[in-house]
Amino acid sequence: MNTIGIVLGRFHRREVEEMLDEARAVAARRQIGIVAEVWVPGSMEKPLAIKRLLQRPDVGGAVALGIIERGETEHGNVMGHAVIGSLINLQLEFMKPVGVGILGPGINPSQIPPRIRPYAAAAVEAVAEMFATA
Ligand SMILES: Nc1c(NC[C@H](O)[C@H](O)[C@H](O)CO)[nH]c(=O)[nH]c1=O
Ligand SMILES: CC(=O)[C@@H](O)COP(=O)(O)O
Repeated sequence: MNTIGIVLGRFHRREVEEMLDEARAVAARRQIGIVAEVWVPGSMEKPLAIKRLLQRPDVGGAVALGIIERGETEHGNVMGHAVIGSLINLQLEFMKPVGVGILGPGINPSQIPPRIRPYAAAAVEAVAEMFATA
């Protein structure tokens, strides 16, 4: 069975718990085992948590779930670029798929609800497809 670890951002805990619910459902449908669910303070901490998971021989891939909201400064945009770039680089470093289910950066509160489940599902589906095409 293919396996994944999921890293979750606590900065938007309630919404990310719903994302996790969707990710669990899609993983079950795609017969992917979830061997770890790791909560971190926010998106800045996701690359390190993902790398720790990818180093594990029992982890075939990973999923990152969270939200980068719109603030008054460019902090979110800078974070989004850095974090997503790091996650892509980790895929290539370990040759293991990483599904990125991070809303934003710069997302407004009204834009979040309709994206919660679709982004979580797409992240797991992407890893499932990358497993299948490996
Ligand atoms: N504003 C958001 C954050 N900020 C927190 C950072 O991710 C990080 O935990 C902090 O800078 C300490 O290192 N995180 C999100 O995931 N989403 C946000 O909108
Ligand atoms: C995405 C964020 O980090 C955000 O909460 C920061 O808000 P601000 O840009 O107003 O400092």
